[in-house]
Amino acid sequence: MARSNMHVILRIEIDRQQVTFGKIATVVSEAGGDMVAIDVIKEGPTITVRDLTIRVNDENNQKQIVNEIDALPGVSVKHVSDRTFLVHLGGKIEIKSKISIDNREQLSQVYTPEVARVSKAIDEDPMLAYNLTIKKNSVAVISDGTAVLGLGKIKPEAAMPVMEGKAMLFKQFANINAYPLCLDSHDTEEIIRIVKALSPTFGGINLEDIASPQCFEIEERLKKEMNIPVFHDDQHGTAIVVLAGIFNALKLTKKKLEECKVVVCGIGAAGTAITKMLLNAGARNVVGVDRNGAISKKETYENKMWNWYAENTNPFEQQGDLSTVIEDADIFIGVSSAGILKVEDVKKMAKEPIVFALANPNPEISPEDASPYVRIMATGRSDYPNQVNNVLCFPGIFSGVLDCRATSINEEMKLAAAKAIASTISDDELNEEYIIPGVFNTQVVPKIRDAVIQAAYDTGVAQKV
Ligand SMILES: NC(=O)C1=CN([C@@H]2O[C@H](COP(=O)(O)OP(=O)(O)OC[C@H]3O[C@@H](n4cnc5c(N)ncnc54)[C@H](O)[C@@H]3O)[C@@H](O)[C@H]2O)C=CC1
Ligand SMILES: CC(=O)C(=O)O
Ligand SMILES: [Mg+2]
Repeated sequence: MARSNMHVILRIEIDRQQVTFGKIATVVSEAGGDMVAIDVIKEGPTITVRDLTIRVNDENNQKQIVNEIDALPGVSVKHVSDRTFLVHLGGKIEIKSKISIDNREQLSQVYTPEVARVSKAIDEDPMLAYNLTIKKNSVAVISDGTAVLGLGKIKPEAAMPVMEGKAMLFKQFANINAYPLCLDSHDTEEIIRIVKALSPTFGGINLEDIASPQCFEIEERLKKEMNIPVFHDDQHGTAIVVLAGIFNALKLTKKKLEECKVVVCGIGAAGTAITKMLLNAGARNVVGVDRNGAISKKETYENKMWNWYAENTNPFEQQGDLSTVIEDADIFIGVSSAGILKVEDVKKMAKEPIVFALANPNPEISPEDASPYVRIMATGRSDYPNQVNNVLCFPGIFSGVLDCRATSINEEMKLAAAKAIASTISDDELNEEYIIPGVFNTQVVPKIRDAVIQAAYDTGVAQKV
């Protein structure tokens, strides 16, 4: 695995008569920590207080280092704080006013009584909400906490840091106001009712980390019953970025998608949407694998989506587990869970294999293990090359749909977004470690936005004239 980015800050009190700082540094280093900063907090004749910032490998390593330092004679650990937790203190986002209220006139304009005239105007023509409220540039990021990253089902409160993070990405990359809304409900009908009731406030709905198969019904129903775009990011955002990466990876291996065998592992929200986009882009031999093995027409499933999947994939009706169906695959796409693809499996793939191991936070196989045997390797993580992550898509796609007031996001718009992402890498730049642009590439959002707006007009879903 790549070097950890986990840092801990220890406030320690040192009695210089009993211990040297060098001794403390040795303990840290011998335990595998990396001391990256030292701040002197208080200096006395014998007692000194310092903050040590230490990069640790993981939570166990952190505990070990804290215990070993605390056990040194003359050292007392006063406080332990984690840099990542510090970043989350008080939440990561806030709402700010665009104008300040400094006198009575301003007060009566932004609030009562003058605001009533604006409300009456919108009441007569609700489309004015796009001009006179935040709706035009606002997206709700809605989760019920049932499939958060690779953590699975967690409490809605616990999903908030992830949704706040998504909101930050919307703001930073596309200047969109995104509101994290975590719902204390797992009832499909109730979630649909709540989201519909929220629609007057927002220009678009980004569903996030809602488990399959409920996510399919929730999104389908909302799309039918609402006139603002609804986008389940884990399905479509992921699928768009995967397709962009596959387009560029295939340019390097000089294989045609139509002729490739693609194994998708984890037929949940992301896996289903990835498969649909691959099929629409021309793939003919996609085999989906979940916990009980390959999905095939030979079986009937309780999960309705899997019955659709069985009908539309796996043309040779392969059965068996991942290790069996991976044989001769040109492409592996994992959106399941950590560590389930083995080196032996990768060795069975066709020549010049492409492996996208996208489970978060830990991939289906580590790049260190897979790289010697694959031509192209991608993960969902930011600490390796080729980060295939839906963050590359959702700011740009929402920027496009909000700008042209699209009523929905259709297949043409999604394909346009995938091609736009792929096109940010020129043929000269394209190489095994650069098949997908980085998150901070400033071309990505405008390219997606322009392509999506064009596709929205071409397909008649843009409302802005
Ligand atoms: N890199 C990226 O941009 C994204 C990555 N992901 C990651 O993909 C994974 C799945 O996400 P979702 O589709 O939203 O979740 P989901 O809960 O809808 O689907 C996960 C599917 O994987 C299957 N699965 C889990 N462990 C498995 C195993 N050992 N073998 C075979 N199948 C297995 C589950 O049965 C389920 O059908 C998560 O780790 C998530 O973090 C999801 C969305 C975006
Ligand atoms: C990236 C993302 O949305 C996920 O892992 O769920
Ligand atoms: Mg997600």
